[in-house]
Amino acid sequence: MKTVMSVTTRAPEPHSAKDKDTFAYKTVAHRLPVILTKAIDTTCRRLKSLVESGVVSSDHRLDAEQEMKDSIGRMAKLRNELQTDKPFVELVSTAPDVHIWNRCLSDHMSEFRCEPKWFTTSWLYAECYLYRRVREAFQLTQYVNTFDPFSESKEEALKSSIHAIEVLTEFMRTSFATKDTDIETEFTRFIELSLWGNKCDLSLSAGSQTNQFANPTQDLIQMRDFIIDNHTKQLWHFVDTYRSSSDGLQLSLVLDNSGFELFTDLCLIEFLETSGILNDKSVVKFYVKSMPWFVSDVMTKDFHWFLRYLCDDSNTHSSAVKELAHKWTHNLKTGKWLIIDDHFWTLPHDFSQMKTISPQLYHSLSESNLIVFKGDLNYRKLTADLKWDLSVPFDTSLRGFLPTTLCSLRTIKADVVVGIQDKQMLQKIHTFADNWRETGDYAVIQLAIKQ
Ligand SMILES: O=P(O)(O)OC[C@H]1O[C@](O)(CO)[C@@H](O)[C@@H]1O
Ligand SMILES: [Mn+2]
Repeated sequence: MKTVMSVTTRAPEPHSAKDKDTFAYKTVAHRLPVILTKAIDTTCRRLKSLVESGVVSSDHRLDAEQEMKDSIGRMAKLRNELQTDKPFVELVSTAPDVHIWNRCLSDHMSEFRCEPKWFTTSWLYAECYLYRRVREAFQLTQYVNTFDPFSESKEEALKSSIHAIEVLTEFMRTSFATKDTDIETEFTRFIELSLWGNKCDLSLSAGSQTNQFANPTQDLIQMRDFIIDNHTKQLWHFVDTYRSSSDGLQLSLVLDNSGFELFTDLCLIEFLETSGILNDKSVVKFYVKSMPWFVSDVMTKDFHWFLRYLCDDSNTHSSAVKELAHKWTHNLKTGKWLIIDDHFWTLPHDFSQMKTISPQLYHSLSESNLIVFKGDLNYRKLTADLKWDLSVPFDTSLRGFLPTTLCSLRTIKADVVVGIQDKQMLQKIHTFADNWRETGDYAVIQLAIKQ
């Protein structure tokens, strides 16, 4: 009789700023203080125009100005805590997620017998905690409670990408009208557009604006070699079955960044509708953040602002862009598209903990046939941001999280990468520049199928 040995594989440690040669360290030591300083500067600048920009009525001008100053003080204190590696402290507002955050703190104390600190705890926890504390800086106020210190940069990013948006609109119009390529090739293009749209987040550039496509068809072909694990073919086979089904695909899109990336995501949806993969019975659920997050992540109000801006007749962009934006606004009005926010996305937990922490969200996701996770942070949360070997299968790194079939479209902007099983690719990676995981130049399209 054969004895089967069960090999218990222990999950690796999380990435952390304690490793000085990692992007985690660079981020905590250098990038996060810059992001905080920019948030403080923006808040200082906006302080005097709160009434003019409609944030508060003139009756409350003085109180609101004082509250903005208090919030600036809280962010400056946070920056000092970060730079001097102080222990994390409890959140103090009465928001519904606070007890979960404070439980993380006490769980950490029980497990490690010390408070978490910026340079020794996991990078994922530290970075999420920073954005949660920025939110708290405003949450403790009465008149400027909803102030988003990143909204200006999100809006500027969209305005500065209008030319690229025009180019993509034209690209989409011609590809739908001419049908010069087969449908799988078209699908691949729109998946890749949405993928590379993720290269343009503002947290990577600490809030500076980034470049977009000039010639989509050519650019996409050139960039294909930079996708180091690519499951687009399998993804196509999966979605293609819905073209002939009367039910239509039920799709969840876990969004990442506002602005240009959101535009590329909506172009992908537009393609899925035009090709019949999404039909009249399909509902697309867009999951967004419920607070300002990682500088450029989309919130419900950003999504609406984005559509209002693109619809606005007083802006000079083309009528084709405006028509698209009107159509998309209509999709939201009719309920064909739903925007859903949930505080789980702005907790420090990885996704394997979703079923326990936010069972309703897990259930909502499991009602879809496919979940598309956009971007780097979602990838870090799928894989728990652990120090996995490059060759560990994507499915293994999910550690049981599979509400339904899911895929990740991610440009690589952080240390964790899994699923590289091709030996040649592993060799090739050794020839990449040392900082290849930090630039967003490389990407993965990875799929996990629920049987
Ligand atoms: O918008 P994305 O793709 O999630 O990128 C955010 C990523 O950028 C970073 O700030 C690094 O550049 C990471 O901390 C984070 O994972
Ligand atoms: Mn983001």
